[in-house]
Amino acid sequence: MNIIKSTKVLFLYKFMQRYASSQALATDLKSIVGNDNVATSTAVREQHSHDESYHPGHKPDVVVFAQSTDHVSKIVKYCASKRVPVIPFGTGTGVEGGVTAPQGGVCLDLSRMDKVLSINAEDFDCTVQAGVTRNALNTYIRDTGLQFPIDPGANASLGGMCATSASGTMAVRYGTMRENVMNLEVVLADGSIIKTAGLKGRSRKTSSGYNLTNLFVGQEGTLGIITEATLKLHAIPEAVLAAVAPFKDLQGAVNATVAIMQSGLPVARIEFLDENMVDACNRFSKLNLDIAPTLFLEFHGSNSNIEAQGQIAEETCKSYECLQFAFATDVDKRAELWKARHNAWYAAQALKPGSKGYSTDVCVPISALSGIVTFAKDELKRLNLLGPIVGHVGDGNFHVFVIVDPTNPKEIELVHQYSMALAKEALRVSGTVTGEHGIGVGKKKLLIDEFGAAGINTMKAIKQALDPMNILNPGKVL
Ligand SMILES: Cc1cc2c(cc1C)N(C[C@H](O)[C@H](O)[C@H](O)COP(=O)(O)OP(=O)(O)OC[C@H]1O[C@@H](n3cnc4c(N)ncnc43)[C@H](O)[C@@H]1O)c1[nH]c(=O)[nH]c(=O)c1N2
Ligand SMILES: O=C(O)C(=O)Cc1ccccc1
Ligand SMILES: [Mn+2]
Repeated sequence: MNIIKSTKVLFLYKFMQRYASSQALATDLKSIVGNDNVATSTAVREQHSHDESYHPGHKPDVVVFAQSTDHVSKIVKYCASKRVPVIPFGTGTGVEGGVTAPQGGVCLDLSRMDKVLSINAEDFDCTVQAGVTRNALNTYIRDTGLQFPIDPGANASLGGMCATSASGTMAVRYGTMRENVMNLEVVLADGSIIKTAGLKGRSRKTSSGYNLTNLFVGQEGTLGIITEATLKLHAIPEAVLAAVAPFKDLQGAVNATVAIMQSGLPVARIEFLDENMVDACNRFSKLNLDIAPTLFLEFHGSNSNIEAQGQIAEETCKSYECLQFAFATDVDKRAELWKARHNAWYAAQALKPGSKGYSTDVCVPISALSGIVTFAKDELKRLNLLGPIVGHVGDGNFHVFVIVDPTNPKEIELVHQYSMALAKEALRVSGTVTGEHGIGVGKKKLLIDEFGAAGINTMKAIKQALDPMNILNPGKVL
């Protein structure tokens, strides 16, 4: 009885202590960025405690909404002086638990830094603040005839997309964030501000010094806070043609993809959906597709060459026994198709109400794709798991959306084993454990398998040099 009482008292004491220090933290932060930019309510902290994944959330002590690079610099400097963790937050659509605050601290929300700073249409580039979302940028530049084509299904912030090295359905044609970021403004762990490609740099190529830009792309907020990004833009194509091709079997669809890629056809999108995924999309997005392993394709070109591109793809798919090859030229039909594809994650989760999706994200050399997709499917069957498959297969990247009951620890453990086995198979065939989602909290062990001790130690040395007190998104990546 006494033990229970004293445990309760201790808990209450710890709670009061934390509460008091959170209040003091909030007061100090308000004096730096103003009352309106600091939130301590449970609702706001809860909203910032998790991303879109199954990873358990942890609330930060305080949420700060930065309005400027100067705010970010001052906040980080203050947090460094108090050794308080700083966790950057874009739109919270990540899927590897990157925004959780397992050690508490300050969640630095960049969504109010939402200005497009410059558009250089003649140079095909732009500079934006980190909180601008990809849809907002595309709306802003619509009249210039240019687009920013990197499209994770969610309307993510461009800072978050830089931080995770995001890609999506169009990376096969336009590259990932790594190829499309020209320069970054970054606030370091001591509050200092750098430009990763020179103070004004936006040249198409450079041999100048170390490649700091690509050090900060994919660092998931562990090395610095991205406050501005200079990005490449691309011409909106004169002509667009989409197509849907269901196949007799999975191997046919994957082998057709490999053949299309090896032929050098500049396909703009080539997405694979297995029969379970097509079924889920039909239900969720009210489509009426044949339930079969299917490719969604898109071609970008001129009025004079678009049909030829489609025809080559059609012939290739037919030689791999596709059941039909239906073109979609109509703008609305195409939009419906890609909206359904972008909602695949929600469609998969809707198959079992109350379930959560467990994400996998392996990427392999294209020649290894067919083998590993078969492996993924066979293992699902062996373990009796439901896992629709979807993939940016032109890049050798695919996801198994394993559907789990989040309250069933046995099922979670089984899925975890499945995901580990799939990632290890990807490494065996010279691939990577994450093509586009990042390491976050869930794939830290796999990162060691991917890089080995010497590789990880190099990363740790970089982290130590740039963030010696480990205040930037602690517990993530390494
Ligand atoms: C339905 C759906 C569909 C997809 C995806 C999600 C969902 C919900 N994603 C994943 C996600 O959209 C992608 O990881 C985004 O880049 C995350 O951007 P947020 O702004 O939401 O970052 P979010 O706020 O989730 O943060 C992600 C990580 O980056 C850090 N971070 C955020 N902003 C930062 C900044 N300014 N400076 C430093 N660090 C920062 C965070 O600390 C965290 O570690 C995805 N992804 C993909 O690549 N391809 C895809 O196809 C899809 N598809
Ligand atoms: O649909 C996709 O291509 C994604 O990347 C979304 C996603 C979301 C969560 C886990 C795996 C994939
Ligand atoms: Mn994806």
